[in-house]
Amino acid sequence: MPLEFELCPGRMVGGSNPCFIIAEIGQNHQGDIEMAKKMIKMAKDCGADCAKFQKSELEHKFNKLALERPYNSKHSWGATYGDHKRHLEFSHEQYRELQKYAKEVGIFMTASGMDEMAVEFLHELDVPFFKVASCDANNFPYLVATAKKGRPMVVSSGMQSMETMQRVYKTIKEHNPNFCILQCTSAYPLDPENVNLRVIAEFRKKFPDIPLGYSGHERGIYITVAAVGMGAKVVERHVTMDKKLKGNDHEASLEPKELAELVQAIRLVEKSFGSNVKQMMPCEKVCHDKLGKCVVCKTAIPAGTPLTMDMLAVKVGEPKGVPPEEMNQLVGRTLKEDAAEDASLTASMLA
Ligand SMILES: CC(=O)N[C@H](C=O)[C@@H](O)[C@H](O)[C@H](O)COP(=O)(O)O
Ligand SMILES: C=C(OP(=O)(O)O)C(=O)O
Repeated sequence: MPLEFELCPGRMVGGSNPCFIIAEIGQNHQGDIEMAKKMIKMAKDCGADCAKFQKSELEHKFNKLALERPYNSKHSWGATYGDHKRHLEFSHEQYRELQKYAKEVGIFMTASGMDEMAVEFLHELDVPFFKVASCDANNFPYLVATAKKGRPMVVSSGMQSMETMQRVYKTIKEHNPNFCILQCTSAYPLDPENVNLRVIAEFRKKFPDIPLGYSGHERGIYITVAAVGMGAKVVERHVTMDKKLKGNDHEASLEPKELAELVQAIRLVEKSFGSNVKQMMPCEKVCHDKLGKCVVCKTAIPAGTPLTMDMLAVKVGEPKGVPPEEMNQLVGRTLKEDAAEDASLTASMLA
């Protein structure tokens, strides 16, 4: 089973493909479509691969009492959680407008379907892939219905156990080979000690044939760059125009400058992954010529004397002599000519 697949038209993920960077606009648009468009453009300008939203059909995501519960947080946009969420939710028509705009700008756009009805809508909208938010990772009827639609999936793992994620992997696999799983801890903002990047390595053992990734809610960019170092092939970060804005996610989000820096840092780190062949690189010649060590004569050695280890030393020598790693093989050999103390011992001096 390949470790890579086409997540968006023409864009492979996994293997040695560049990490796919999702700018999660989420609900940081404040319910304002013009702000949402600005954020799509910003994601593109910063070099992200994809702009993402969260689509809910609120009566399907929440039960009545959950919608009616008071939401007194400083981040609230309404008296009840339902009013708050309604303020932040874009209509189908608005999604079409955003999709059209993202196409014009030239960036992939998708959303997390936060309930099965939302997934139905996103399927109709023809998004390139489905994002499964952490809160639906253990929603098995949803996972089966979503996987069966046949679009690639990016599945987050916040609030879940390894056992649940193993079941997620098995369940999706039965219906859809093209998915990846992201390590995620669902706290906003997330403290470094709760990130657990080592889970990526555990996922690698348990899920050897799918790309893995990271969905981060920490402050700053370093941890996400480290996740790429640990093998994340898809990363997702919330983005904002201003971290001080009202809303639960802004503080854990990246402002444009940081997003651009994250993209740059990831691309730089990816370049540095290079080759797994350990050898002296052509670019190291200058250093080697100047500081590479070689075998020199510790004492004066008359021609014909069998060499012993205590006649030899290792120094930066001029000219460059026999490499130190071949020193053992010199024992017992003789020289064609007399060698002075401290002279480099070159191959051409050997009898
Ligand atoms: C788990 C999950 O869905 N998390 C999402 C993605 O990370 C968040 O964006 C939430 O929608 C957000 O934090 C909710 O904030 P409030 O409750 O103020 O609308
Ligand atoms: C909640 C979401 O993502 P995550 O669980 O990866 O933070 C989401 O995609 O809406």
